[in-house]
Amino acid sequence: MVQSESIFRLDGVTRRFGALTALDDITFEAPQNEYISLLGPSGAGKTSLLRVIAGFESPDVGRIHFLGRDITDLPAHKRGIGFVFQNFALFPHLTVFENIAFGLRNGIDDIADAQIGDRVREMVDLVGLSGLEDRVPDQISGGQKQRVALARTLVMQPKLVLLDEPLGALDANLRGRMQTELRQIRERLNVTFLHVTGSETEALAMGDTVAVLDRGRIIQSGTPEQIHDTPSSSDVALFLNRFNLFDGKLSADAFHGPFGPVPAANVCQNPTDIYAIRYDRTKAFRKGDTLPGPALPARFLASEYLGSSVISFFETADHKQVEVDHHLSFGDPDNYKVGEEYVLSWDPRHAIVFGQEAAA
Ligand SMILES: Nc1ncnc2c1ncn2[C@@H]1O[C@H](COP(=O)(O)OP(=O)(O)OP(=O)(O)O)[C@@H](O)[C@H]1O
Repeated sequence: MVQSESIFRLDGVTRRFGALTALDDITFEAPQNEYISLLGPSGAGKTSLLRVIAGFESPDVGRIHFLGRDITDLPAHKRGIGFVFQNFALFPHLTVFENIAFGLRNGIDDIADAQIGDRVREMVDLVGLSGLEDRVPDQISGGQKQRVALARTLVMQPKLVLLDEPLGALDANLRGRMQTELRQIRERLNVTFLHVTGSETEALAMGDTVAVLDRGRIIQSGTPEQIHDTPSSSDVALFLNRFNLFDGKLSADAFHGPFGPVPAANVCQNPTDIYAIRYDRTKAFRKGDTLPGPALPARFLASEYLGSSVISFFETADHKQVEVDHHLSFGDPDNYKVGEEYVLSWDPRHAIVFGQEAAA
């Protein structure tokens, strides 16, 4: 496969607000024609990063390149980068058609009415808004507003679209549907989408590339599989919300945790010693069962059905909550009794051990 060149590149970008460093020396290159998810907790700097790329903010230090050109000093309206706001920011008094046409009518280029009509109709079709052209935003649903916001950006034919929590205002059902649609629309137009989200599920489901932002730094980027299977630090593992994390001490080739010493197979450099085992690798056994690895006694609290899997919550003697994710494709889940003691165990080869003493 030919390696695609980057659509944008950030070189040492730093943005400060007074004493606060919102973006801290970010160097990142984004591939063309991909769906990129930018995942991070609240306050990580996700919106700041989008605003700097869009040109609504200037970096204090560093340069921004877009399609091979340094755009750091170029005003936002000359960058040719699209932005979809979380609250959609539609003009309430304009129809769906005129909201979508707005950028074409008021842009730098003088575009004939007939051509504007053609381009708007093409977008209306693409995002599935046919028949709603004459309504105003108050007369359409949240999902339809989201489509207008997207169409209004895409009609300008940007090569890069920045989407700030685009599904945040939608209910869970619609969010799932729009995830698929956003991916399909992007593929049809061959543009790059940079989608900001605080949801690890959304980031992993949507991104061809996922970049994880924490305290103003990109701490890992890769395919969803790489991020999911091999988080590079305990912080990434924590954001993914798919790992049981245990404090302890890594020494020689063993991790000493609340389950005693366990051989450490996959070891990663990290500022603190933490043992990570995925929810779906953790199993609950009855006392006396043969275990695949360490033994961690825990009391069953409750289960939650999530469609394709059942998550069971257990509590250890030191009041730590541990999750067990049983995928229903592996058969029916066990019926645990609330308050009863079980033994949690896993194959230690599936664990990731983060430690100060690991080789960098
Ligand atoms: N204009 C501003 N003035 C001062 N501080 C700001 C400004 N904009 C952002 N910040 C601060 O910069 C940090 C990063 O903010 P940002 O909005 O980029 O985070 P975020 O990851 O998008 O968060 P969220 O998911 O909650 O929207 C925060 O601590 C925020 O308070």
